Amino acid sequence: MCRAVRFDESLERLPTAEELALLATASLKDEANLFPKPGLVNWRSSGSHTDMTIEMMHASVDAISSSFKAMADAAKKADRNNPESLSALRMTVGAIGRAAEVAMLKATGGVNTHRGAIYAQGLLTVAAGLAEERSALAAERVAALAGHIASIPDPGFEAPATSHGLVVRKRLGLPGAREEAQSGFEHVRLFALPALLKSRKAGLSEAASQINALLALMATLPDTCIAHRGGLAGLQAVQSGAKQVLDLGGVGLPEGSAAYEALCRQMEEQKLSPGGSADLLAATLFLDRLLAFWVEERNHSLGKFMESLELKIPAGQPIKDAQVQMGVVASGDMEVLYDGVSDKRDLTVKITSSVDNSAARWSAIFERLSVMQGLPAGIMVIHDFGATPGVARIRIEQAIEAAKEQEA
Ligand SMILES: CC(C)(COP(=O)(O)OP(=O)(O)OC[C@H]1O[C@@H](n2cnc3c(N)ncnc32)[C@H](O)[C@@H]1O)[C@@H](O)C(=O)NCCC(=O)NCCS
Ligand SMILES: Nc1ncnc2c1ncn2[C@@H]1O[C@H](COP(=O)(O)OP(=O)(O)OP(=O)(O)O)[C@@H](O)[C@H]1O
Repeated sequence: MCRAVRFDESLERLPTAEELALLATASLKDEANLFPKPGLVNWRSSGSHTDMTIEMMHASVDAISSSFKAMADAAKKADRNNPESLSALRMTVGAIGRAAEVAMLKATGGVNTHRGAIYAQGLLTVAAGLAEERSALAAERVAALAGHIASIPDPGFEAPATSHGLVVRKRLGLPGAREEAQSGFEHVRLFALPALLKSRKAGLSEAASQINALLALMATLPDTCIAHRGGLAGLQAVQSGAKQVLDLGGVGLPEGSAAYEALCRQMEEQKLSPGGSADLLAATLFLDRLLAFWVEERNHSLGKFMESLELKIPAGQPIKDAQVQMGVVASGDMEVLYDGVSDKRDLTVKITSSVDNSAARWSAIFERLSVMQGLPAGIMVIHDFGATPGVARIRIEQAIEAAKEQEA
């Protein structure tokens, strides 16, 4: 993927508070949607969670998005070179973070869908609101600044009587979300972001690149969500399982992919879920999007204002048990994911596009495909980065063909 760094920083503007909140919420939704994921909620299954669904994850993100905007607004009014201003900011965002937790619990009927994510993403949003750098090094600096803010005492914080993280710390002496934040998100900087960028550079799909970044976190992070359910033995098994997949070349290679599928199955059987790693994957995607904001070419081609659309099209039988991915996330191209899971007779198409006002264009493409060859029921997810209608049609047809081959 092309990453040209613009050197005349004065020409570039900084993201607004609204844009930062959009980047934060888009990163959380991307993390939730990513599949297959071990034990985590995704758009195909609820993994090892009996009390969460993908719809609940999305509702939760929508409920907390205004909190990210409020945090970024507060950061933009603060002076990063003035310790008193930073202490006041720490108190303000602590209060906003706690209010976000209340909003999350209200939206989910009491389920903790994003506690760790509110904390990590909140701190990073605040740091990005304070940051003035626009260069390729900015992600590092934003993470370090977030670590600094996390280390400032918050007098408004009342420690809960207990939490999963506190139980794990007491029983096993492991660090958790706070220590990770205070380190300047070192697992994100040292492992996840490099894994994401390296996978993309090797030509892997966006989904595969994100999975490799998740694995880089799972292999190294003391994830208190895993340790709470599985103890030290569970955590060690997950870490070595993730490391094994990476040693086999990650999900970009057949052996790595097979080992990943086995790890996903094993974690679901053991009811383990890497919630902390998932939060940090979203944090990684947020920093990556910030990088993209500052990089002119990607800024133009991928766009900050990705349009989201959903179409429902009458369809035939689903292509049972098929699960395919076609195309690449690159300028002029698009990625299509098809999943044959459905008990209905329609195809749900979820499109994220860098092209504005594209609803009519997509409706026309799908109408034509429906008339010409019929469409299978199921779910189709499209990440479009300016593909022409011709390329779009080919990718969709390829995905359907590949799904039929899987079924056969
Ligand atoms: C620090 C938080 C996450 C509480 O942590 P604690 O470990 O006590 O609680 P709990 O187990 O409920 O949640 C921790 C969550 O962090 C994530 N996590 C787990 N392990 C890790 C890890 N090693 N690194 C990063 N995140 C992790 C998981 O999603 C987990 O669910 C947070 O709720 C908090 O203190 N909020 C106060 C409000 C605040 O200050 N906000 C400011 C910025 S928004
Ligand atoms: N896709 C995801 N699926 C599940 N959890 C996620 C996902 N993304 C992030 N998380 C994080 O995982 C955390 C789940 O935390 P929690 O410690 O309550 O785990 P739990 O194992 O579901 O709890 P319980 O054992 O009570 O069901 C959330 O705070 C959230 O930030």
